[in-house]
Amino acid sequence: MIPYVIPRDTHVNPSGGKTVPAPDPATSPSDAPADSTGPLGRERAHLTASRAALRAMREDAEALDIRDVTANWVNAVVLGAQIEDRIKSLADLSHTPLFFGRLDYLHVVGAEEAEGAEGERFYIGRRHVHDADGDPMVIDWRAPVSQPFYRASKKDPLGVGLRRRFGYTGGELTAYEDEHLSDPAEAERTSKLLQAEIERPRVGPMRDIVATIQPEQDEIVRSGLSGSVCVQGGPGTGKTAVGLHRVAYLLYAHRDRLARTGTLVIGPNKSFLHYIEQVLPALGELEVRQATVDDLVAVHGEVRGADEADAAVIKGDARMAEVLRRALRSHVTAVLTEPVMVVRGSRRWRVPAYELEEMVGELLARDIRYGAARDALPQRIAHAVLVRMEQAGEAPDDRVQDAVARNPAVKAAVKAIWPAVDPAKLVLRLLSDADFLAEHAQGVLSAEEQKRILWAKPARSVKSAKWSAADVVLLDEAADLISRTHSLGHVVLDEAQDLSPMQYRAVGRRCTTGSATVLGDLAQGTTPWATASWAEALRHLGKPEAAVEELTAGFRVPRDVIAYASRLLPVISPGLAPVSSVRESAGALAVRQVTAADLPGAVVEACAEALRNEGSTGLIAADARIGELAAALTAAGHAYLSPGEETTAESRLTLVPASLAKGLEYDYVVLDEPAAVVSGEPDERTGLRRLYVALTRAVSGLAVVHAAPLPTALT
Ligand SMILES: Nc1ncnc2c1ncn2[C@@H]1O[C@H](COP(=O)(O)OP(=O)(O)OP(=O)(O)O)[C@@H](O)[C@H]1O
Repeated sequence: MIPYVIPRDTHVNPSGGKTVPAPDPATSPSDAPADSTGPLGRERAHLTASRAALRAMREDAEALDIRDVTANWVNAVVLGAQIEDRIKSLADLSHTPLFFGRLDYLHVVGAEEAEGAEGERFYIGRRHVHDADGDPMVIDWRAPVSQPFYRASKKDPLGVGLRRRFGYTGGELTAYEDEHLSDPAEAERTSKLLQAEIERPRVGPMRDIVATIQPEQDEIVRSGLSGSVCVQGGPGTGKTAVGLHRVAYLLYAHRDRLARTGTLVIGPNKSFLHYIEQVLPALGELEVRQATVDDLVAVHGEVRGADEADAAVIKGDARMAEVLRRALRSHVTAVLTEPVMVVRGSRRWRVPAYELEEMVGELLARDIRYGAARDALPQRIAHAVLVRMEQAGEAPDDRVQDAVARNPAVKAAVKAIWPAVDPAKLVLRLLSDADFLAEHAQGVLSAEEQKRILWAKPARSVKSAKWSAADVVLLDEAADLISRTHSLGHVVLDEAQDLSPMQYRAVGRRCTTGSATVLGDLAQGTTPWATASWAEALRHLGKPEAAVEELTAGFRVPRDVIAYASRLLPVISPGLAPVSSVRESAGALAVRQVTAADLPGAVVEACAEALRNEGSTGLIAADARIGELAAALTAAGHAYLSPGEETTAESRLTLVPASLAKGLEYDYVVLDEPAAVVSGEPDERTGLRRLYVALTRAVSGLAVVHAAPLPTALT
């Protein structure tokens, strides 16, 4: 914090006294005042000083001698690793500016407003930096004092006189832009630096948006750890960005708790995870696990088979949870005829069948896992024996109870009454044994539905079973019925609209004691089991109380392109409002029809045209057409990447199967044959949704090249 005095009714400004007009952020380095006495010069001097302070912090960390403070080598190793992490986190990365904003508060934060009171100045950056006296030079963007940088407005300045945004060119501070929030005469205008940031070409992995988080996004980012949030937002509204910044925020605000319980980001596929994996490390968070839903459940079995869409829909239906529950509990023998006889020394102790029945009935009635109940039963039986011993005048202690619980007669009884069940064997039997399935699916699944999920060729063993992705989710449910799945502190679920109810349950049990951030767009649901409403999805996830927020400002897709894609909305998701683009440029939109014979050539030509611009180009096509287009690109001498491979200044063209386009973005998109994208899906609505996803990946321009007629919804 840097104290300074603000005379009343005077604009806060760095030159002390006079109002400095906000220079055009487009100021080039050569135009900028180079001397250190001008405002830009002073800001640069603060940057230099902050860099030096960061270097000193790093040197301090490197110089730490832990020999005297560690009692043993384990302590030394743990502490050493922590220091290593700290040193890493104190690196001054040349391509990420140390601060991107400044707030001049009118008064000392937290103090009463008073005439001539001292104000406070804070520089806002990705991490905290302090000087040798411990005074802050740069404040972490997640700290409470930084919040007005994102939220303050003319209407509600939150005590801030001046908000300054900094512009950088190649790591150099080259421009700044001021808003005098308490000056009623100053007109409100869109930040040029925000516009420049949005327009920046998209080469390489996803970037953080920490300098330009918008107020409605910030509200989601900073919402508390205890509550779950669900965000509905059209393409490019920043859902993924918001989810990742929320993780970074929660880790800052609840570091200890989340370090213990863990955080997880779930995305739709590996290429998407690869695309987003740099964002959290750039924000200084290295410990967050990222996985697909398939990864989460993969411990139970390898996916080597596939389902027809209708079978997968039934297997993904929440009713399967009830079928599994019933099938599992059918292993328990609730009606008993034999007593348990425990021999100890010369005495025999008998627990009669009716008493065992009571114990079993009570355990079944309690909401505990099958395995936990199975572990509790021997202790219950042993306790009944102990009561009898006491009645007979003995004085047994806890050790006797443990010994009785381990008695072979008790073990044999438990094995017979409450046998151990292997989750994989249970699912295997349900999918292979029509009678077993019928017994437990009665009244839950129709006879037709049962027939659809039974394997045509039943596997003979768990090892030889060709599990489908939906089967492995059933294994996960079965495993959780037997023993509780470990819950994390926070889970972010991206592209959530595509999950089946059983998949929501699988994610939900990984945050039963924690909270969730659910991100998605109902119009982009492209699985046959995609959710119809967030209320339903949240119920399956076990978070029915989560608040549903909506983001409507689009940061990716330009106006003309989003308007074109939004023609599909009334068909694919009636009731959803189109995204309103915040981009200044309307975007380049071209729709070209050619003959079938000319199609590959025309597509290659469109790619070549797109590549004449700066930034990345994505050629999106129906999965079935990828081979043909790959050959056409190669024949024309165009090298290309696959989704998930990082675009660089040298390799800027990616060939993207429509099924992997979700969540990704390219400066220019060439879309091949929309009709093929639609017909590549099992039904028309899913096909049109897939097309909507493909049409909304472009940042600057979209060229649609087709031979077959376009889907009518688009024309
Ligand atoms: N406040 C912001 N400032 C600058 N850029 C932003 C902002 N919000 C989002 N963006 C950018 O907009 C683009 C789209 O964001 P993101 O991928 O998070 O959107 P999404 O809603 O997840 O899209 P989709 O539904 O297509 O997956 C990204 O490049 C992101 O960096």
